[in-house]
Amino acid sequence: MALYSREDDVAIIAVNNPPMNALSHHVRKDLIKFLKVAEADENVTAIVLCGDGRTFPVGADIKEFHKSVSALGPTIIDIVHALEKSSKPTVAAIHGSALGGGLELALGCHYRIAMSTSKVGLPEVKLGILPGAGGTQRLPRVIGLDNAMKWIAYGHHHPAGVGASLGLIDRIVAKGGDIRRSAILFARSMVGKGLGQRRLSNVSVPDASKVEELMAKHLKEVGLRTRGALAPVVCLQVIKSSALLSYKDGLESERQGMMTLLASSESKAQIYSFFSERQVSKWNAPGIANHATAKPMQVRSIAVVGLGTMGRGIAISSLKAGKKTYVVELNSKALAAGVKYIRGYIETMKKRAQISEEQAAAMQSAIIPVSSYNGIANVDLVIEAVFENMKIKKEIFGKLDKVCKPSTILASNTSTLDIDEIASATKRPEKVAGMHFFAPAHIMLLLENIYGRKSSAETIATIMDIGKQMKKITVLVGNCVGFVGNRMYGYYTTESVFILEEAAYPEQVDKVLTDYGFAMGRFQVGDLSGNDIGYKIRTGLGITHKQQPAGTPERKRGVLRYCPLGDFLVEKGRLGLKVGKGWYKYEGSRTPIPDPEVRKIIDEYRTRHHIVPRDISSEEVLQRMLYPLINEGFKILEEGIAANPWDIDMIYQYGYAWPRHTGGPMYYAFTIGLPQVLKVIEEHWKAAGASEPHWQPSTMLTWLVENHGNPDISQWMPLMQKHKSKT
Ligand SMILES: CC(C)(COP(=O)(O)OP(=O)(O)OC[C@H]1O[C@@H](n2cnc3c(N)ncnc32)[C@H](O)[C@@H]1OP(=O)(O)O)[C@@H](O)C(=O)NCCC(=O)NCCSC(=O)CC(=O)CCCCCCCCCCCCC(=O)O
Ligand SMILES: NC(=O)C1=CN([C@@H]2O[C@H](COP(=O)(O)OP(=O)(O)OC[C@H]3O[C@@H](n4cnc5c(N)ncnc54)[C@H](O)[C@@H]3O)[C@@H](O)[C@H]2O)C=CC1
Repeated sequence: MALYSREDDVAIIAVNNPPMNALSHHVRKDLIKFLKVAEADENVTAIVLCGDGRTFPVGADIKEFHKSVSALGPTIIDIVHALEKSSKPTVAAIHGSALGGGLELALGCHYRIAMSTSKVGLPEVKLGILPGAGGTQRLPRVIGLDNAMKWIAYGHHHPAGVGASLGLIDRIVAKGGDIRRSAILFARSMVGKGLGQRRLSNVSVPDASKVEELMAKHLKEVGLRTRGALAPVVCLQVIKSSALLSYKDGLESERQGMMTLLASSESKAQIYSFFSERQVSKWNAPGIANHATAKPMQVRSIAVVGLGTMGRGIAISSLKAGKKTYVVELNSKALAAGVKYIRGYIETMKKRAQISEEQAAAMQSAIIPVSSYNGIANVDLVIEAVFENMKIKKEIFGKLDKVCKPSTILASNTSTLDIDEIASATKRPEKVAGMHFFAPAHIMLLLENIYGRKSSAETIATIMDIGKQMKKITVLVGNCVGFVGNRMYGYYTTESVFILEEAAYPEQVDKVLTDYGFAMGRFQVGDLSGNDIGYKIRTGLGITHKQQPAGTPERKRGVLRYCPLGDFLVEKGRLGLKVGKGWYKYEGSRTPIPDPEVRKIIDEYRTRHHIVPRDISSEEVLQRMLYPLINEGFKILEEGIAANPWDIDMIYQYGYAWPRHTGGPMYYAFTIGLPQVLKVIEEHWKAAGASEPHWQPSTMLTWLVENHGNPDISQWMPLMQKHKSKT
């Protein structure tokens, strides 16, 4: 609802719809009603619009989208026009955030004042839509086309100070000031000043003459940054109309653009992503605990053991979260190198103004270098990040168990190893868990937390809470080889080399993936992270080309199909970007260049095995890359390793850069239709049989299709649970 009050001659209309003052239908009804009351009251000379509680309205009510109520009048644009038409000065008093429809309301007001700490923006593009309440037409009239294109096509939130420098905010109220009081005084001072040019629909776009040039520039940029997404392009096209058409016709163009986007699968996927991102924090470890009941332990200090690629990033994340951070290497040279890196990185963040001087100083003084486990006896949480080797990890956990106080939680950053086996090296398995960060750990937003068979409710709650304190998208999963992310990814890489064998070169496979929306294809990613990583894993499994006794068929490992092309590359020193050659060559830059030498390796291999390369469609490449991964996702759900499909989707969006506008692998399967996905998987399974077990259809997928066709993704788990409880 909204509340109406008077302070002498100024009417105050305050949106009151916790937690975020979203502009739900009942709020919109109140706003129009109270604007009429204020307009009719001759004792009112000015009107202040504000938000109660945490914030100014942050936009339309996203829960209403794709429901008929979202279009029910009064709409946000009706309110924008009522605010603008008012004969009395209307002032938006912004604290917290004014986003989306919230900022559009503020753009309907004649004036805007804001707390210095507040944020403003039109982030609708991140929901796969556009600012549909006049924002595409009104923002360019204030901050110019160039800025409006940037703001709307990327949807960032901007500090109010930036808004003020562009003329969007008329006055800034310093931190600690009273925004409502300031707005009342400001509104009163504007009475009788004339509102003509303050009504944005009356003014023209300042840099309209540059429209074609700006359009070309921004279309090129969004093409690169938000590959394959429709909304940024439609946003730009609609903003363009603000420079070419009348306000009224521009609004019609905005309405049509909105209709196109609302009907797209992209907006549904983005809205799903918005809620999924929040849903994952409501974790559940069946039979052990859930977010509502379990209480985290207070963690004041964290020790990071191993300061290689991962440990350094984890230590920086710990310092950023304000923790006293012990950094451990047994070898003094390695310790010094790790500490130097961490200290240098903090200074770089300071130079780039990503943190303040005080924060940098606090982080520097919270680093405690240690070269023996005894030095970390009293820490609250240890995160181990040493080599991926079970024997070494068990040894370390055994020692930590002896040294650390009984309440210390011991976590491993292993990317594949069995958490229960690691826990078995201690006498405190209830205090052991996995915290799988992604490289680089201080940049990547994903944290995949793993609970073991014996992890306690408190341990799980604590690692989830630490993820939140580190500002990570933290997803809880069960224990299995590779957990969720890497277990699924394994089949993506397996199938990719089979495609090379049969039909395509790396750049052709990668192009299909980047056209789909990935920033990089599978082979470019391989080169970036190092082809030796996969090679080490295959070596651990004893399956690389080099490890086979003479006479072993190159393309078989037991009954399983195998392709050694990745092994050949590593054995020829083509480790990837770090050495300037891998699946591609790199000539002094990070740009991958298709390499005739790689083609030669593939061609010779094909000739040796009498493989005649065939034409392959982009559709087949995409299906073969994505469907085995999706199939494995269903197996993971079936086994209870992930509690919900959106947990998997968030892991993929934030850990593997899966294009957000398709929702993630599981949501993408729903968009395609489960029957169609299953049909393709079954065809491959029939053709390949037991030699390619990743095509064996998941029982859950098969059951869902046979019994429910393509049920809504929110229903997959409830339907399965109901079915299981009956059988
Ligand atoms: C604001 C935030 C940055 C705060 O973050 P944080 O503090 O981290 O809190 P959260 O955990 O994110 O949020 C807490 C809680 O609030 C929920 N929530 C947040 N925002 C919204 C919202 N806008 N709606 C609903 N619920 C919201 C959130 O889910 C949490 O709850 P929980 O899930 O239960 O835990 C951050 O919250 C944030 O970024 N919020 C979103 C901001 C945003 O994206 N705003 C834009 C919204 S879209 C918009 O405004 C669209 C418009 O421009 C208006 C156009 C209206 C068009 C409607 C369709 C009409 C169809 C036209 C038909 C025409 C017919 C014809 O004429 O032909
Ligand atoms: N590199 C990556 O992309 C990712 C790696 N991981 C996992 O993180 C862990 C670490 O991997 P990286 O950082 O890549 O390895 P790394 O080889 O870069 O670093 C390992 C570090 O551990 C140190 N170390 C070894 N034994 C030690 C001991 N007993 N005590 C203290 N320090 C010791 C080494 O000196 C080295 O600095 C592995 O389990 C790996 O699987 C997880 C996610 C991503």
